[in-house]
Amino acid sequence: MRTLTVNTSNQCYSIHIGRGTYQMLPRLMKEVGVEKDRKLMVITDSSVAPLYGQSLQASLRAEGYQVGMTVFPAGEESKNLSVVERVIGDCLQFGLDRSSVVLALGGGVVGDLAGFVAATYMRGIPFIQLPTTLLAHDSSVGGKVGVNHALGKNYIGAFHQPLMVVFDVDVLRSLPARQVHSGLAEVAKHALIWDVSFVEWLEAHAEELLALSPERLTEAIFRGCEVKSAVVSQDEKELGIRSILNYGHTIGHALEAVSGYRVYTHGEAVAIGMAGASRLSVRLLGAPGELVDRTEQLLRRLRLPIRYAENWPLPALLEAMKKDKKARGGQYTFVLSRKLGQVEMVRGIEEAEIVQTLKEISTQ
Ligand SMILES: O=C(O)C(=O)C[C@@H](O)[C@H](O)[C@H](O)COP(=O)(O)O
Ligand SMILES: [Zn+2]
Repeated sequence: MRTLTVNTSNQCYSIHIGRGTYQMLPRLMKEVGVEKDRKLMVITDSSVAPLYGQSLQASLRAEGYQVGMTVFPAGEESKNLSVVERVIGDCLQFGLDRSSVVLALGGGVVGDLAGFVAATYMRGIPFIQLPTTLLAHDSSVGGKVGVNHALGKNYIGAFHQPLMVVFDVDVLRSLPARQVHSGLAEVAKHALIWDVSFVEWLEAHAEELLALSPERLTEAIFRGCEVKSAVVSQDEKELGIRSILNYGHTIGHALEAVSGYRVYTHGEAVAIGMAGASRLSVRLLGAPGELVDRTEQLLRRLRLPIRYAENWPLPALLEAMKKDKKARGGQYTFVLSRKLGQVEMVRGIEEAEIVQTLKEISTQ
């Protein structure tokens, strides 16, 4: 098992990554002070519950914990306030109090929703992230929790750091290929924004990652979390540098929103967004053309799309980008790259530049 730490101004927590880590959960919980007198609530979805929910609940009960579980329908469509309200109802029914702990067992949607429940239940209780997808190596770290609003992604949320994150790499073996690819997009993002040697490592080991080699996956998650942890430890609430973790997300979130979250996985949308951002970077920041080639080749190698084929209405895409959380005063705001491994936030981008970029990354 490999462990690293996130150090925010008021909380320090560990990320444990390895094989069979769920078996170590009782010991790890003890280490963070979660003793048996504290009630636990597993929050998970309909895909994960039959695979790991019941067994997790049973193993913690066997250790003497009182454990409840609530399950909501799998999918981004569930990431909304009415599901939050229902889940909070289940927590109340089970008798969670302020000393209780939420266990978020699942992918990004579960982590974000369960984290939001933990952030708001009785004004905030602790939670532990148990990510079951590769994508969640990103979303489970850093404390961004929340749900979607009809007008856009993650518009309702909070910063609420977990007590710890426990990643069991064996669990990834049950993931459908498309979910693996989606997670690799966020891994690639961490490399592209921060670390050229990580880009080179991904280029060299793409096939082994796609074949779900546990050692390579552990390394990829560890290195991705290293980047995330370094950034979040400097800027927990996205007042500055943390915005670089949003590379590819201005276009990505817009694509997700206009398509009603039903066409692209988050990672696919972000991959197309990074292809777009690399092109804008060459035009606006004078980044070398190599940036586009390396970015697009890496994403292709990881079986990710770099173009969108559907004819989404341009005004809707532009409107969604104007409402991006990074934007101020309705100015288009993107994270762009000066060179491979180095990015920054750029405000006030001309609409014509974005329209041109969207043309280049659309196959219509
Ligand atoms: O942790 C961050 O900060 C990120 O931006 C990571 C993103 O990959 C993640 O998708 C995040 O949930 C997006 O946040 P948002 O504030 O753009 O909704
Ligand atoms: Zn993301």
